[in-house]
This record gives sequence, C-alpha cells and structure tokens, in this order.
Amino acid sequence: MYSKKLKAPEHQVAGHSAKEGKLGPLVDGEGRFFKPFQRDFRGKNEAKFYEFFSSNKNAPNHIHGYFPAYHGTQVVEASNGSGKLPHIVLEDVVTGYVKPSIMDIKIGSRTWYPDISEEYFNKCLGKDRGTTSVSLGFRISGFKIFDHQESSYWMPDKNVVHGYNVDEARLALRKFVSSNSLSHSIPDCAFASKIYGGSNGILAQLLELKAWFETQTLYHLYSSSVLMFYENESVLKKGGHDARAQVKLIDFAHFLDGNGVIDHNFLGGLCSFIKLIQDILESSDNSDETNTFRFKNGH
Ligand SMILES: Nc1ncnc2c1ncn2[C@@H]1O[C@H](COP(=O)(O)OP(=O)(O)OP(=O)(O)O)[C@@H](O)[C@H]1O
Ligand SMILES: O=P(O)(O)O[C@@H]1[C@@H](O)[C@H](OP(=O)(O)O)[C@@H](OP(=O)(O)O)[C@@H](O)[C@H]1OP(=O)(O)O
Repeated sequence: MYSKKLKAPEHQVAGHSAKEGKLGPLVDGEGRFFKPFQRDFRGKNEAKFYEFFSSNKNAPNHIHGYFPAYHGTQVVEASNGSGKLPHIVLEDVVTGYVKPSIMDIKIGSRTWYPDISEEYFNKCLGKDRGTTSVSLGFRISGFKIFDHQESSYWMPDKNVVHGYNVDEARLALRKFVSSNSLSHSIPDCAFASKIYGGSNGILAQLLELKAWFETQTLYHLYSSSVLMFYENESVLKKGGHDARAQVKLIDFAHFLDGNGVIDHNFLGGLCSFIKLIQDILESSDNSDETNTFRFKNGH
C-alpha cells in the first residue's frame, strides 16, 4: 500500500485534472505518476496495454523509451476524496524539468473505433469534426509554453485550445519554439533548430516512432497522445543542447489489438504532425540563412 503524500502534477497540460478536486492523476514528487483507473473499461484497458507492452520483446529498446516506464498498479487515495482507488503507476516523464514547455497532441484523424456505443461514437465524431483531428490528423489537447519575455507561462484554457483551427494549431507549434513574447503575432521560432531539429531533437524522435508505426501491427492506439517537452532553464544557454527535448507517447485507455494490420489512423496523424514540424524547421532555417545573408551583406 502506498502511503507517501501524493499531489496534483505541477506540469499537467491536458486530460482530467486533480487540481479541480476531480478525479485526476497524482505524483509523488520522486518520479512516479499515479493515473486513476478511469470509468468503465478504460482503466483496466490502459493497465492491460502497459502490462502487454512493457514485457513486449518484439518492440525495439529505443521504442520502449518513448513510453513511460510501467510500475504496475496500486490502490491509493483518489484525488476527489472518493476513497481508495486502483491507479496505474508510471514514470513521471517530466521529473527533473524545472521550467518545461509541454504540449499534448492527440494523434489520429478519428478517436472513434469499431464496436463502440452509438453515444460514444457520436461524442468522438463531434469532437473530431469540431477540432483539427479530421482536417489535420491530430489535435492539440493542451499545452504550457514558457514566455521568456514575460518570465511566465502561457497556458490557454482547454476549450480555447480545442477550438483551434489549422492556422491556430500551426501558430501554437511555432510559438512552442519561440523566444519572443507569445503575445507577439509573429513568433520568431528562435529555438526551432535546437528543439525540433538536431540528431536528438523532436523531429528525429518522431521519425523513429514513424518507422516503427510503419511496421508494427500489435496495437491500434485511439485517443493516444504525443507529449513533447523541453527545459527552458537551459535553452538560452550556448548551444541549448541540454534543453532535453523529449517525445513520449501516453494515454492508452482506448487501445485495441492490431490484428496484424498497421495502425493507419495513428500513423497518418503522426505523418501529418511530422510534416508541420518539418515545415517550421525549413522556414526557420531559411530565415536564419536570410538573416545571415543580410548580416554579411550589410542589409
Ligand atoms: N507518465 C506521465 N508523466 C508525466 N505527465 C504525464 C504522464 N502521463 C500523462 N501526463 C500528463 O497528464 C496529462 C493527461 O494525461 P492522460 O491523457 O493520460 O490523461 P487522461 O485523463 O486520460 O486524458 P484524456 O482526457 O485526454 O483521455 C498529459 O497531458 C500530461 O500533461
Ligand atoms: O469523462 P469521460 O466520459 O471519461 O470522457 C472524457 C471527457 O469527455 C473529456 O472531456 P472533458 O470532460 O475533460 O472536457 C475528454 O477529454 P478531451 O476532450 O480533452 O479529449 C476525454 O477524452 C474523455 O475521455 P474518453 O475519451 O475516454 O471518453
């Protein structure tokens, strides 16, 4: 039985939040993340995914690194005062990040899947159509971006983020790697090459995941998210190499057995997300070249 005092995660950006006195995840402050079993089949299903995947020898080691480490399940006091509940115990993937910028991106043009209730189908279809899921193949579920000019966080309400259109989603991805004030209409993408680019950057990690999703037929991940984050404390330092930009996959309450077929819904959404990141990198590389050219030629 776990007795350490648990608290609401400081850096949670989407999903059910314990901060509002509701049922939500908790952390122990020492690297463990406690996700309460969600209602119906969801909690058991997510625990089953972690049980299967954590012992799956077919997935390469570097792919295992993109998933939070799984530490089993434990019964602990729920955040909403309803008593003790089973929780999935995971690695708290943002442990050690002091001032992270974090974004949760729900991957897939659709979150509904075969054999669900009419009610849940309509709920998912409504959200998919009402957000960028259908048009972009993914939707931003939530984020917090550190504003270096204001020395504060920009964390819009989830309903505002859910209302983003394609252009607003693109703008948020550009602001995620910008150093100028987030209220500025033209983000400078000054950190794009450090965070999105480079051999260990976000894009390189997404491409590794893409290569695996092009062949893996074990799981179909519905409503799962890419969680990307980096450390602002060090991003301004020369090189910014210890910004520790990371990609993790989370939220497997709605996973299905792959039945020998690739997960084309997730793969398609992931490819679309990758394309937007590549576009930002290319445009920021071009502007870097332009600025260098102007500097060298006294423009
Ligand atoms: N292992 C983890 N370590 C640190 N933070 C995490 C971890 N898993 C999730 N989070 C944080 O919690 C948020 C919600 O996670 P998750 O999507 O699993 O919860 P949820 O309530 O099922 O969400 P949804 O309502 O979208 O299904 C994420 O956006 C992220 O900020
Ligand atoms: O509360 P439920 O029934 O588990 O469904 C949640 C819920 O719809 C939640 O929306 P909100 O109540 O936090 O506004 C959804 O979050 P997003 O809209 O950010 O995706 C969850 O995805 C729902 O969970 P599920 O998809 O498992 O039904």
